[in-house]
Amino acid sequence: MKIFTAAQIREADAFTIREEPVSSTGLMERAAGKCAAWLEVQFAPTTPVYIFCGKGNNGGDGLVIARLLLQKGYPVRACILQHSAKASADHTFHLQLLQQQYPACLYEIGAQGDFPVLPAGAVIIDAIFGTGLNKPVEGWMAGIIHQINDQRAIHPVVAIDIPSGLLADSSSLHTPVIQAHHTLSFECYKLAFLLPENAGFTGHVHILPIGLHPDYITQTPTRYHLTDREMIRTIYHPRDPFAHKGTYGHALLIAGSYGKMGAAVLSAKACLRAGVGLLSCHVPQCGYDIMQISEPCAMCVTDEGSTHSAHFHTLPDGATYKTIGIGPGLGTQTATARSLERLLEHYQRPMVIDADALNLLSVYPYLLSRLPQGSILTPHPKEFERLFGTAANDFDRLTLLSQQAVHLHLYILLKGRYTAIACPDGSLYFNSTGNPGMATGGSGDVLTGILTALLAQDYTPKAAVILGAWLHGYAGDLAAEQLSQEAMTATDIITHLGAAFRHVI
Ligand SMILES: NC(=O)C1=CN([C@@H]2O[C@H](COP(=O)(O)OP(=O)(O)OC[C@H]3O[C@@H](n4cnc5c(N)ncnc54)[C@H](OP(=O)(O)O)[C@@H]3O)[C@@H](O)[C@H]2O)[C@@H](O)CC1
Ligand SMILES: [K+]
Repeated sequence: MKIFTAAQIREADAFTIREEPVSSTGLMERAAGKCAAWLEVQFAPTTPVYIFCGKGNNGGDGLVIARLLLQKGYPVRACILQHSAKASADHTFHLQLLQQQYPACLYEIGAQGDFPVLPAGAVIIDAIFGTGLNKPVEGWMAGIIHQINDQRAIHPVVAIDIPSGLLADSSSLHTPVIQAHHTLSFECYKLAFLLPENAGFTGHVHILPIGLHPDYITQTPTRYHLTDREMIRTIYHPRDPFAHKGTYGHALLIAGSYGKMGAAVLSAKACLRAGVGLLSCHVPQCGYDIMQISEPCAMCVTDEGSTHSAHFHTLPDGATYKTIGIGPGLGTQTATARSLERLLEHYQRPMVIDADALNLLSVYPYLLSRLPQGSILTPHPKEFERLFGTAANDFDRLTLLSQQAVHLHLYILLKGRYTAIACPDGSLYFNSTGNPGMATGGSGDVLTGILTALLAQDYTPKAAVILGAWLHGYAGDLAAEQLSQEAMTATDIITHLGAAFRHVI
């Protein structure tokens, strides 16, 4: 699914009005109709509905919702916030309709003291500002936003299109924003919804299709995408009926150290469950028995080091190993770093770099530019910060992420609720699967195994990272469904990988 900027959404709006054709007021009627239908399912007709309307088109949506719910018998109060002397044309049109049909429902707010006393059980609809917000909200309008937020413990708050005060494409950090329980957003996600700093504002996001013109949606290029099952299906390729174990590549996993062999085992198991043809694991001597006993499907190569690997540079060459996954439980010894440096002198295929291998790169940053082009880095936010520095807010972090991916010709996957995948071509994909149950030890090791397996099977790095993140998250969702987010472990993600693959097919 494409993620459009506020400016592109305005263009889509204008394009639809011109090409469908539909009148501007008609499109508003359609959008608000979807919201009213959603509200009717959620709330009984006896529910008092307080709709706070700004003077732009978001407020216009609110006025149409008011009329439609009044027609269904809901007790509605439309509170118009007089933040500006002028109103948009569509707002004015729908206000006149409401004035003619239901004049008693209208109520004006021109100061913070005008905030109405809400009856028990009332639902608050936030139609103050939408994608037309052009600066932080200040003064008495900020006061109204705070008053609505003060009510959220007792009254449900539903935001129309976007919580008021939230900018769609840049940071709203430290500014007043509505904290909604639900956001009914038109046609597509806004970038702001996907970033952790805004987690407290949208509540549950419901995307309501309003029939924006399909030609605009398909033809307009965007930098940001949210992965969905349709996209994943176009990436996945089924296996060849004449395949043999050589068809799907021989991968090498360099992982594990004394006390952290579990990370290597989890990675290996995930790699095998994600379809690799052959897997060799390079482990220190202390890990040999552990690996051989835990995973008989993998071959095992031991390092000269007893507790840490430091001699893996001598082994791999591009002819033997299709790809390498390196990092889980590896440790950050200086000798390990030296071995990584020497490995990079001759191994040139895209690799997967995670965990301690990322920590080594942050200590020896000159190695970053020596990584094979197209390699995949999988940092969590702290690892990212150690590698590339801090950012003032999540939008700036996204810019930094993308700049580094382009500059270094790497795929950088930044873990989070919506894992962000930055590509060397400047595009950015947010992963839509996964849940907080996956924020547990070993989850990242599983991802490394999956990505390594997909690279070994000749998926391009871009396809591997998008498909791998999706499968990892989806397997985690299935595990949580069966076991609960609390009880699931990284092992359960591996157990559910098969079902995740079946869901794609
Ligand atoms: N695109 C679609 O598909 C469809 C879109 N639709 C709807 O249209 C919405 C976008 O509407 P919009 O463009 O009229 O902008 P909106 O958010 O109502 O705000 C503009 C008003 O706010 C004011 N204002 C701004 N910032 C301010 C501030 N900080 N503090 C105070 N005032 C501030 C600004 O004042 P001005 O800057 O002009 O003085 C102006 O009065 C969109 O979110 C969706 O709900 C649907 O109806 C149909 C399909
Ligand atoms: K809103």
